[in-house]
Amino acid sequence: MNYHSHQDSSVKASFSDALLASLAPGGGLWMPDALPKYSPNETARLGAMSFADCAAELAANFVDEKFTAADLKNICRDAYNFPVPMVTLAGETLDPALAPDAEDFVLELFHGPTLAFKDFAARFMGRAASHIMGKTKQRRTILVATSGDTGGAIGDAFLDQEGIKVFILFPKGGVSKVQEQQLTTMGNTRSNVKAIAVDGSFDDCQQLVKQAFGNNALCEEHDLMSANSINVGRVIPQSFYYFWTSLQAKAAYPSRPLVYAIPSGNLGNLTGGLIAKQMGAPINRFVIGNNANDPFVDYLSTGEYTPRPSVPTLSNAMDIGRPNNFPRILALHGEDYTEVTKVCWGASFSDEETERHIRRVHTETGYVMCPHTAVGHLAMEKFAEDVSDPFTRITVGTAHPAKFADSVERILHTDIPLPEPLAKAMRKKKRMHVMSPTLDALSEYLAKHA
Ligand SMILES: N[C@@H](CCOP(=O)(O)O)C(=O)O
Repeated sequence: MNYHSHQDSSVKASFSDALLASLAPGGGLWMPDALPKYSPNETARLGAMSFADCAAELAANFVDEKFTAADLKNICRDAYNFPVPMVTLAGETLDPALAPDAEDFVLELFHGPTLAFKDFAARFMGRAASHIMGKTKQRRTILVATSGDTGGAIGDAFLDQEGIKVFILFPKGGVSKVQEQQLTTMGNTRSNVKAIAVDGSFDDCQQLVKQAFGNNALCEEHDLMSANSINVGRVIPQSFYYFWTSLQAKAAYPSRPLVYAIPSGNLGNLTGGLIAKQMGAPINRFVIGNNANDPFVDYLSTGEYTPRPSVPTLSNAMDIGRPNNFPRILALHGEDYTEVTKVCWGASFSDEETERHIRRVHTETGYVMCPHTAVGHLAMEKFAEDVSDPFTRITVGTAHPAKFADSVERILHTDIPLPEPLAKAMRKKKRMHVMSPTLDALSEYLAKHA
């Protein structure tokens, strides 16, 4: 598979080069030249595999000759050593024998080490990068902007990796207490992962990373690499779980259409889903949930795309005013608004509505949702209002509620026990550099620490 820049299809790269370069020359996003298309027979074979083995088979379509099938199997089996459950709010698993009428599932993508869906892509990317760099003594400096979850997953995936330094840029005061603790306590004082609290919003962090990539001297001096979803090596693995879980859901409830609801910010997760659908995953529609930062939902209803400064909300990981993957979504649909709306439907929700939903779901079922998952679930409920026939609903559970314990405990008036990885992070001393959102400040810091 080769990749081309979304700005100029004559600018090409292999998977390995696209992953390490992160952005195409001129700042374009790498796009796969063509997507593989699986027939129903082939999808049935993939659906019968474990998630890790299915991911390895899918990955084989996207890489280059540096990877053998055995390499990919090892990478995926090592990366995906945690469950990928789909459960009803009452706790039933996806099993038509046990729950014949169940329609409403949460796909819990938060059972990896940092308790967010980002682990799926970060762990594949970390292992793939290490495989590409091999024993070549290459070095890379990763810059990753985070509104809460990506930074932790990337830090964890690249922790102690030879030749790699990771700088996590997060908005000071703009992530949850638990997320901040997680981001600022990776490894020890000599760790290759460092946290930078930027005096600004997530958009400022993302802008700073892009400015750094636009600066040739800085790129060359530090061998910069991005681990955000602007990197195609982050987006491709985000298609694997849509592909595999849709096959499980369809096998369980074959006669019903299948709809996924995705709480969305930078739109990398949706891009993964759209890629899976174009590869033949049996998904009928995507429902997009936004918080008050809703340029994509606005685009879906008006056809006008207007990025804007982000505002802080309860679902902070989605506080993004200029979603990075918008151009990829357009490119996947021939730059045609009507084609996008055939596949995507969206709605946005205020913090009050999100809080009320978390409370209602908990009172009615006992299920505790993180604020992001709640936005996705609200969007799914709204979408369902106009659908009369039964369909299987899968809301993507993006993060464990304990990552937002401060707000979820306040909303539910109940203790949210911290899973051990978070409890461990809470016991550690935070280390971070506080910085103004300027390229000069970043260059100065990199000069000392990269
Ligand atoms: N929501 C993200 C923001 C960065 O998004 P990415 O998918 O481009 O890495 C976060 O939690 O950090």
